[in-house]
Amino acid sequence: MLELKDITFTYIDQAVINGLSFVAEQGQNIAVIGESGCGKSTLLKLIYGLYDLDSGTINYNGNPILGPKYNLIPGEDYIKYLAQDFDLMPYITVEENVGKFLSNIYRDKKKARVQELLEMVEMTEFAKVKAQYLSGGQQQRVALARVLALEPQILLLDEPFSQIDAFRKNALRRNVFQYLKKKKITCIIATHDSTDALSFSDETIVMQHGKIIVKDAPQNLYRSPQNKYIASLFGEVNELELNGKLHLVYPHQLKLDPKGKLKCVVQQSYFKGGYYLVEASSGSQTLFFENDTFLPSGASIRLEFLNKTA
Ligand SMILES: Nc1ncnc2c1ncn2[C@@H]1O[C@H](COP(=O)(O)OP(=O)(O)OP(=O)(O)O)[C@@H](O)[C@H]1O
Repeated sequence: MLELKDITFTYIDQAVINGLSFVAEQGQNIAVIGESGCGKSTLLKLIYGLYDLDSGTINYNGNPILGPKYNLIPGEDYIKYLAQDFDLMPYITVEENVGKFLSNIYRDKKKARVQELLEMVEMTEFAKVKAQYLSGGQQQRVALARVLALEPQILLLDEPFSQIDAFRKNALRRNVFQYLKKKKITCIIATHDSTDALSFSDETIVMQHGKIIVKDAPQNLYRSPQNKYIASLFGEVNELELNGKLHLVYPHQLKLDPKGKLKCVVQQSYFKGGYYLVEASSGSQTLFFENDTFLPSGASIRLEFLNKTA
């Protein structure tokens, strides 16, 4: 069990992490989401032991994780951290990078392990290519394979799929998260991509100003967001006053209906593949809703609120 108790950390003068506590059980996948600069990367670095805490404690199975003041070489063997800058060795090949931390004693075993990891990240054909000749997304995939090579007990991922093309991203995510579950590796993933949180996390932490404002199952966070900040991390959201009460309403919860209560004028229709995201104005309010077909700008319409979240 990974346990953070009331941790505080300051880079220069202002606390970036501000009295933060949470527990991750072994094998849990926890997504950390929140606006840019709220402290997600710093949190991962603190868990890895890259900095000394101002106060509070981080323990893994009862043992403290300590910063550079107490640990000459930061980072514990059982934790791997994938930073946003990948940290690959440019002049050695993809397979050498992936196998860098694996022992050379059992060469066949090492070869098989590297092969398995390259298959998982779909980089087998680049095995002999030097890392310096890879694209950003390819480097990211190799870096992912490398942090998995030694089967850490805790994996800290900072935006691990940010440079991967949409074509590969979904398959890669499924491969990686299934692998982590199978091996019971605890994963903390800092992300801006709501799919990482919604589809793959057991629990999602929402951060703001260096604090956790909520930690819950992603289904609960999405269906009953406490405020607009939380809801908007999952995409577009409308604030709608109905019967004197303010509701947070996702675009798919508003439907075109000639008898609907909300009178609107269409501003823009954005093609989204399977549907259009339509921007409309209702008095001084801007609303977004989903519609199967294109609606021309200036069209007068009516919308009805569907009280369902899924
Ligand atoms: N090395 C540093 N020295 C001083 N301040 C820093 C340093 N690294 C980060 N900060 C500041 O700490 C705050 C939190 O940064 P952090 O990178 O943890 O945020 P984040 O939530 O991961 O952001 P993003 O989503 O943009 O990656 C920011 O205000 C940032 O400017």
